[in-house]
Amino acid sequence: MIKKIRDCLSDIKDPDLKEHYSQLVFTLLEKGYFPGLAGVPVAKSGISHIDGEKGILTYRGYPVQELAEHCSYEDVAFLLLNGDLPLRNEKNILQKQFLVHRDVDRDIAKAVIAMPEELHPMYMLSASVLQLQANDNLCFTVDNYNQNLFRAIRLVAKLPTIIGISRTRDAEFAADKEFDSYAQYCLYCFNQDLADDEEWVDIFEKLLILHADHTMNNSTFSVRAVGSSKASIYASVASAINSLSGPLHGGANERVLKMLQEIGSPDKVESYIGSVLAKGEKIMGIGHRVYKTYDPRALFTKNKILPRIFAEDNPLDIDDELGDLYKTAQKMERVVLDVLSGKKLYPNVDFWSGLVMKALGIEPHYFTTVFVLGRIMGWSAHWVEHMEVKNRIFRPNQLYDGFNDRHILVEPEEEIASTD
Ligand SMILES: CC(=O)SCCNC(=O)CCNC(=O)[C@H](O)C(C)(C)COP(=O)(O)OP(=O)(O)OC[C@H]1O[C@@H](n2cnc3c(N)ncnc32)[C@H](O)[C@@H]1OP(=O)(O)O
Ligand SMILES: O=C([O-])CC(=O)C(=O)O
Repeated sequence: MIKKIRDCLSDIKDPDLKEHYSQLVFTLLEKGYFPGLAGVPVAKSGISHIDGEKGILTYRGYPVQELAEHCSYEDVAFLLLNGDLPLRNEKNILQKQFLVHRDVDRDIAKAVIAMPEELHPMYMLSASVLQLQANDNLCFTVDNYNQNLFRAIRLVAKLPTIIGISRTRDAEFAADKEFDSYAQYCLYCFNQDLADDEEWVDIFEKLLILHADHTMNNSTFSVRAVGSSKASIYASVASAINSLSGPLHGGANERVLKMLQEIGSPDKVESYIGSVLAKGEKIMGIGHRVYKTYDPRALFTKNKILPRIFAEDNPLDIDDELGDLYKTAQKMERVVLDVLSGKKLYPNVDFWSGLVMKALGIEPHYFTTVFVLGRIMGWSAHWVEHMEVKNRIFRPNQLYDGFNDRHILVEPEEEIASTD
């Protein structure tokens, strides 16, 4: 067997792949399992690709920066779902579909309003996505590609509405309003004042595109794992939203802003980082399972989006508090690069995005729902793709380290009777 493994490894020509599989074999032999499934391929997919050493992310072969620079949300959604960028009329149709299908049923709107205001928006959202199933009584019929695509489009369309209703506590918050694009509608759901300003809509749209897909991350894995049981798109996406809420995943964006506020000013950054590291804790917005260099989305946000917001001569209205948070983040980035880049720890997508969302007037506890509006493109594409593959239910194994056989001690009946 060992010889067979050695032969298989020596047959691999690509040196990176060879190193990767050798590492997997080593981990399995050393530990007996794969902690965090690190590096373990669980599916084949043509949707996105990452080169973590070089800091490259592509959607269907296109670099994410080019898509963010030149494309609309509709272009990228079409690309992820269908495999190619749309022709003009295909894009127009998708844009219309997103806007036409945005309304949610009155009962669902009522249910959203009835949820406690203290409920975190991510859990409000996952609970509401499950309710969308009520309008799709064929949801367990998942083998029709066109029907699945249509389901995905309807779901993408309705997410911002749920968020808008939850924020405003008003089912009619966008009634009779016309929108030019999905991104504009989404921004309206968070901030009605900025949604008429093309500059802010463009910034918001770029943020959504940067978040659209990211290979087999924790939430996309959830979509695939739940979907592999042939559960509905609603069940799969609800589980992905729950996964994304975690502080080690998308929930980090909300916490980065809190962290910057807690630090208070650039001169306190070093002592903050020192004390977090001394306690063995993680710095939010830093580190990544796959990137061993600067995350390209974080770089794009830092170099292409934030300067538009914070430029000295910019026409955008930014308050002093936000300007100070930006300076603290800039200092933090410098210190992190100094202290942690040796360990290949760099800012990830969540490090800078909160500053953009704050500038967009979005409340921090809603930050991760913005991430959802981007990532829903990828989740839906993965769900649709998964329904097309020769599926095997996800069912990994475990290393059992519990008790050996134990048995219930049953006392003989006479003894029980005599003690009564
Ligand atoms: C959208 C996204 O999901 S992007 C990620 C968002 N999450 C965050 O920003 C939270 C902070 N970061 C983290 O918790 C991690 O870096 C993760 C979850 C992103 C990746 O985790 P893993 O790949 O499992 O890395 P792991 O936790 O094993 O860390 C490897 C080493 O780097 C250190 N490390 C990793 N992230 C950080 C961090 N943010 N701050 C300080 N040290 C860190 C670990 O302590 C560990 O050090 P050690 O080898 O000396 O023990
Ligand atoms: O890929 C990951 O592990 C986390 C993620 O979703 C992202 O960075 O966008």
